[in-house]
Amino acid sequence: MAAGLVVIAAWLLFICICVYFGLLKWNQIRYGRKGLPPGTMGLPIVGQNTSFLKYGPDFMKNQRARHGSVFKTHVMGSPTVICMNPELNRYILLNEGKGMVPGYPTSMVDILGRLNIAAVHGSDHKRVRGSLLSLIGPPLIKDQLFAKIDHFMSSFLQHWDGQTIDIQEKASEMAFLISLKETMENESKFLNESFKQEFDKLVIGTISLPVNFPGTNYRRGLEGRKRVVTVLKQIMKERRASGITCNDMLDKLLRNEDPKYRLSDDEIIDQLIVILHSGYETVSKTTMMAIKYLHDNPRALQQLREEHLAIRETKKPGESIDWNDYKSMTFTRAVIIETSRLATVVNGVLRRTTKDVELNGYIIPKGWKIYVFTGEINYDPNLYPEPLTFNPWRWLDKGLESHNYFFLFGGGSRLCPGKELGIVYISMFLHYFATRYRWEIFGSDEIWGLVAKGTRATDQLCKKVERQPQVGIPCKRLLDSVTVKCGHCSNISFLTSRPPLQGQCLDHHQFIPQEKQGFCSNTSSEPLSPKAPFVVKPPEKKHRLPSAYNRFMKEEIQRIKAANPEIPHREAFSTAAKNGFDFAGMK
Ligand code: HEM
Repeated sequence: MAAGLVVIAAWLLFICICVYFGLLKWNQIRYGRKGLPPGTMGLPIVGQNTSFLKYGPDFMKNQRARHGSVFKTHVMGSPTVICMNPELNRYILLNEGKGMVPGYPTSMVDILGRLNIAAVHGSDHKRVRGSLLSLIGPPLIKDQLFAKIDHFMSSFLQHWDGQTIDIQEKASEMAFLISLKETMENESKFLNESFKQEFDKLVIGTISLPVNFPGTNYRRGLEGRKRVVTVLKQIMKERRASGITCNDMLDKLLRNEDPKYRLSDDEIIDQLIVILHSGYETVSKTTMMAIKYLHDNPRALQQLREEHLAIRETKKPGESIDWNDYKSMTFTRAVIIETSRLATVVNGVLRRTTKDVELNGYIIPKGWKIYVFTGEINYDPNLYPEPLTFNPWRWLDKGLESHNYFFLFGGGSRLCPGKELGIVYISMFLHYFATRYRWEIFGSDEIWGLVAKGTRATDQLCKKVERQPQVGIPCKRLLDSVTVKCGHCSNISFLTSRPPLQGQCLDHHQFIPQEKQGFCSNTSSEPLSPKAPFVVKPPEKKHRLPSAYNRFMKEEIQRIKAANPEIPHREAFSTAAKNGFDFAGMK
């Protein structure tokens, strides 16, 4: 009996193995045309999706090690060629006309709209792009948008003193609100939080599997789009009925009479959505990561501050800054570009073949996707010596931003039309952030990560960041926070992570002891922000106070208490701190 069961189990196992390898072969045979690049197609339908989504750039590297820099696979529901060859990537980006048009996933096209600029090509693309460039290109930024951006950033970055700021949340809010203001200035004041919530659903839906069931992100994204479209239609109707002129993008789109660039109502709606969407994650991620890198690189921060303080010196308090001031922010621009490079805000772009296309001797069949993976170029030591170092100075060499493999903002006829506008947003944010505040990041080595907002993209980044503790912003999900009041300046509160509760008050350079007492005896010599937004840092190794100092403090406190047993611990600590430990002698 037992022997019989073993034989049956062995047979079942054998059949399973055969089916598995049969399925693997099936995909391989199905896509086994002659002339295709090497590569593995995985299982039918799912292909290699799981590894692709789970391992991201590591998946690419593994496949490249096996098959070379151009290989085939089956991901995101499509047979796909992944191209990691810089020369070839450049060729693809510059030759859309040879049958390699944008090929974004179904979910993205369905939710951003079938008429959105990234979904159309040929003459429609030219018309829509021309129309968008006249709305967001440098001449318009200079003459019309800049003053509004300055006003927005100045008031957005007010009253952060003494607060704990979740920088991811703020950066994302900034990116959304400024785009909303530029697209529909008057209505942006009345579009409340629920509009942003619907838009957030739409954004999450664009990176979901196109499964239209209740509860899926795709379904939620479609519903989000429906509500957003309803609001936009209503606004357009009211604008037409009122006849009032507004100085914003929607007004310009509605009044555009130039037949070369005129758009239908449905086209206008899709472009408004794409403008709000394109600058959202890109601008917010770059802003957030720039702050992180500046925090980790005091020399860069110092230089950036000097650049902005020099501008402020030419102004009266509260005076706005202008386009010429922005043009003088050369180091800030370098910081932004270096951040985009090092953080690889955009990994690559997707294309779809509209006919059989020859690439490097391979024939890519009609209807296949091409993933132009540009992220790796960012770490090429030939282009960027010491590529893992944050080095904004490298971009002060003017030529670098126009080298042949600069794809941070795409390339060819799809080069990001919002590039300059995005850089202006981030520069202005940094201007007010760096001239008004000092800041400190909280989180220990284990909990560095991003505050996850629930989008798959940020979740993935969060995981990546957790594995590489040197890059990232605290993952609030994982933080247990405790508020500690400074004993002297009671208006400052500290947010810190779980034990031990110690850190340094940046304003008063004062050690906060374990028992949650805060002190301030010194005044800051720093001329900037009177109160740091948040100040406590858990004792990471590199920031831990020297143990000699701790020993000194312990002994001093004991000595003071022995001489005066009535003295409260706080006072003993404060006196000990004043007694002058020789930090200069410490190495
Ligand atoms: C730091 C910020 C930004 C980055 C890194 C970025 C990056 C990119 C990249 C890589 C592409 C090329 C996509 C492709 O080839 O398929 C692109 C296209 C595009 N971007 Fe941006 N972008 C940024 C900001 C913005 C902003 C602020 C806007 C709008 C106000 C914007 C609007 C667009 C549009 C409409 C396209 C499609 C262009 C076309 O298909 O012709 N972007 N962007």
